Amino acid sequence: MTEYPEDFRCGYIAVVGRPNVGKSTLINTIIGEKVSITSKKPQTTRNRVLGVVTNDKAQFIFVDTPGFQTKYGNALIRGMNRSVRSTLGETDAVVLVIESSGWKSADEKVLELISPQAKNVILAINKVDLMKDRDALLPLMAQSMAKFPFAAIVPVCAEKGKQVSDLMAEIEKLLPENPPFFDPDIYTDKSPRFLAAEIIREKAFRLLGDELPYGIAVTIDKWSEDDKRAEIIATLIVEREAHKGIVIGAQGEKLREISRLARADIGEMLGKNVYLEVWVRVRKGWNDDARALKTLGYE
Ligand SMILES: Nc1nc2c(ncn2[C@@H]2O[C@H](COP(=O)(O)OP(=O)(O)OP(=O)(O)O)[C@@H](O)[C@H]2O)c(=O)[nH]1
Repeated sequence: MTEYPEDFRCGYIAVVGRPNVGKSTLINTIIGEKVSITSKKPQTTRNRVLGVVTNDKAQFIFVDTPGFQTKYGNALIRGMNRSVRSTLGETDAVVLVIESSGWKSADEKVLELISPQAKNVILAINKVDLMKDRDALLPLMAQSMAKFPFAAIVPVCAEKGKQVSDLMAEIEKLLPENPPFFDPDIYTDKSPRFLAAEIIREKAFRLLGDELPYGIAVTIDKWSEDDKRAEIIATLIVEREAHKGIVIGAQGEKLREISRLARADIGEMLGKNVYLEVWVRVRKGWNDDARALKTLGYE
């Protein structure tokens, strides 16, 4: 990987909003078709990486928040909304999208899913091209600010990509200082291997995020599959000896849980049974070592 500056930022971003406000359009405009990852049943996996954008100063990792549903009020959906709430709690920035025509009750419901204390929520007012009266924008922004202490409010036109760079600049401010978690050369790869590595990394991050401040890398060391079954051996690579114990957990409990969750998601993605073995290895300073990053390739 190319050099990155000391104050490089990297973090996770969720784009949320009621149906039809233009979330997919916005995400596609930002990340481009080439990196959007699709899976057979996306709604069953939380926090899947949709795409990664890297510039000179930051890496933006957009994650999915499936189950962000306000249409139906049944118990299942309520349960999913709870999980969405925890997903949002784990992201560094949340972009709430509404339409320029103003707040609807469904938008309010989405806002209710966000913690009122959150300081990392940006409001994107989309479809400004449809506004007949641009002067209505200021009152709408003031009204929005009265509803929630948004970190920023950015009017955009997702379809034409207008002011999307302003939105990115606001998101960037919310991302923590981190080295890039993804090699920009690798994330465009949509191979099952890459996705499997990402699933494992995501599970580790989910279970250990608070304890491990820096990224964890994953290598796929063995991959063999036939029609019915895949056999995968993977390694979680941590930076310090002390981190190894954290990842493994008491009696191996954390690592087992990471493997169990990852195996289920990989199985679902591939549509076959998966045998998954996950090992942990210490690789000092892997974040700084260009050569190491190359061999962490997911090809
Ligand atoms: N005029 C205009 N239309 C837009 C803009 N952005 C999105 N749209 C349109 O709005 C509609 C909904 O866009 P989507 O991106 O599918 O919305 P979504 O929020 O992902 O919808 P769900 O998948 O149902 O949650 C589509 O017809 C888009 O073409 C915009 O900036 N201006």
